[in-house]
Amino acid sequence: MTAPTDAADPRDELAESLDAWRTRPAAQQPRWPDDVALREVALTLAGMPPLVVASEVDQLRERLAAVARGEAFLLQGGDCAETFVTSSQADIAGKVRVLLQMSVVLTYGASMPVVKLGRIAGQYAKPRSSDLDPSGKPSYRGDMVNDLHGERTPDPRRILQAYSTAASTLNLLRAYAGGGLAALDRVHAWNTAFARTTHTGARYEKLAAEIDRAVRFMRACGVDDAALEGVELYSSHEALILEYERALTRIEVDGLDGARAYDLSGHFVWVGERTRQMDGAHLDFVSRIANPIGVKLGPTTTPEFAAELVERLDPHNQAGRLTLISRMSNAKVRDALPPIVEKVESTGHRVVWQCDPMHGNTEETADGVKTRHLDRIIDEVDGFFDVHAELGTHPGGLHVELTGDDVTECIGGTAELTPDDLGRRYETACDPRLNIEQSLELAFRVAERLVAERRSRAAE
Ligand SMILES: O=C[C@H](O)[C@H](O)COP(=O)(O)O
Ligand SMILES: C=C(OP(=O)(O)O)C(=O)O
Repeated sequence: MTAPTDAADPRDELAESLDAWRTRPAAQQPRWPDDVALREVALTLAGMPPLVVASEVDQLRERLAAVARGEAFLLQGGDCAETFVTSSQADIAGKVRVLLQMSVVLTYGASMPVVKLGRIAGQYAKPRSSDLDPSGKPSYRGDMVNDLHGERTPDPRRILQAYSTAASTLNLLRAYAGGGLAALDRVHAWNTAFARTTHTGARYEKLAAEIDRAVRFMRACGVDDAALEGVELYSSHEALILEYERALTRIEVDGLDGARAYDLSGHFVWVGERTRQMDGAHLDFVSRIANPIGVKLGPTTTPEFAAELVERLDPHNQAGRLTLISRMSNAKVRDALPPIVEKVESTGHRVVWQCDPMHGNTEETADGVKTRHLDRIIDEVDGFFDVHAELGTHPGGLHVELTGDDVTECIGGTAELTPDDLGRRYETACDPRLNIEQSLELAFRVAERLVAERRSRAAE
C-alpha cells in the first residue's frame, strides 16, 4: 500500500504563475545597474505588510460593478507623477479636497453615486517617450526609479522609499476618508480661499450652500448616516515597475474561491498605453491578479485588439473587473471610440468605460513647454459622452491628472490661462495637471452631461 500524498497546495502553482511575466518582453523597465541589489529590495518588500487588504480590493470591485451596470460613476484623479517631497500633509490634503469637491459636484449634480479613486499612494513611476531628456540626460522615470533633480541612474533602494511614502500617504488618506476631512458638513471648507474668488469656485460655493442646508435638514430629522461622516476613497497607480507589483502581491486562500492573488500595492492598478502589448509582461501580470484593473486605449487600438483584451483579462465576465480607459484625443475620439465600444459590447462582457481626456491632448508651446488646453480636454469628454449616447452605453468614468494647488500647467479655462502664464507656477514632475479651478470646471461639465444621460435614459 502506498502512503497517501499530501494534496498539492493551490498556492504553489499560483505563486509560480505570478512570475510568468519574467519570460515575456517587459516594456519601459528601468535598466537597474545592480541585479543583486534589486533582488534584495524585492525580498525585503515581499516580507513587509501589504499596503491595502484584499477585502477592500473586493469591495472596490463591487463598487465598479455598479459603474459597469450604469448605476454609478467612477472619478479617478491625482498627480501625473507623485514625488517623495510632494507627499506632504498639505499636498495630500489638497488632492483629497479637490477630489471631494469634484465628487460632490458630480453626485449632487447628477444624483449618481460616485466611486472615488485617487491616482495616489503609488504613482511613482513613469513610462517615457524617450530614454533621454532634451538635455541629453537619462529621462526621469518617476521617484521610484531615479531622481528628477539629481542622479538619473536607476537606484533600486528608491523602490523601498516608494513603499514607505505610499504607506504614510495611505495612512493619512484613511484618516481623512474616515471623517477627518471628508465629513459632508465640511463641504465649504474643501474650497480654498483662492478658489472662492474665482468664477468656478463661486459656482461651487452656491452648490455647497445647498448641500449644507440639506445636510443640516437631515441631521435635524435625526438622520445620522455614516455616509455623512466620511467617504470610501480608494488608491490606484499604473502597474509599471513589475518588481514592485510582484513583491507586494499576496496569495489569499478562501474556502469558496480557492487561492487568489491580490496585488496589494493599491486597490486598483492599470496598464498604460506604452505597455499594453498582448504578449507583453504587463498584461500577463495583471491577468493573474484578482484586483479590478484598467487598460489605457489610445487611438491606434483596433476593435479586435480590444475584444481580445477583454476575453483575456476578464475571462469570467465579472462586472467591475475591467475598466477600459480611452485616451484618444479630442480630434479622434468621435471616430476611434465607437467601433471599439461596439465590438467589446458584442462580446457580452460588462466593462467600465472611462475617459482619460488628458493624455491624448498634450501639446508643446512655442517654447517647448508641455501643456494641455482645457477646451480640448472638455471636448474629448464631450466626444466620449456623445459616443456613448449614440450607442446607448454608459459613459462610466473620468480619469484626470490634477493637483490641489493653483498651478499654471494647463491653459484655458474660465481664468483664460495662456502660454505666457505657464512660467508662473509650473511644478509638475512630468505632465501638466489641472489646477483646482480647472478641475471643478471639468466636473461641472461632466455633471451636466450625466444629467442629460439620465434624462434620456428615463425617456426611453
Ligand atoms: O504620463 C504619461 C507619460 O509618462 C508621459 O506623457 C510621457 O511623457 P514624455 O512624452 O515627455 O516622455
Ligand atoms: C502614462 C500615462 O498615461 P498613458 O499610458 O495613457 O500615456 C498615465 O496615465 O500616467
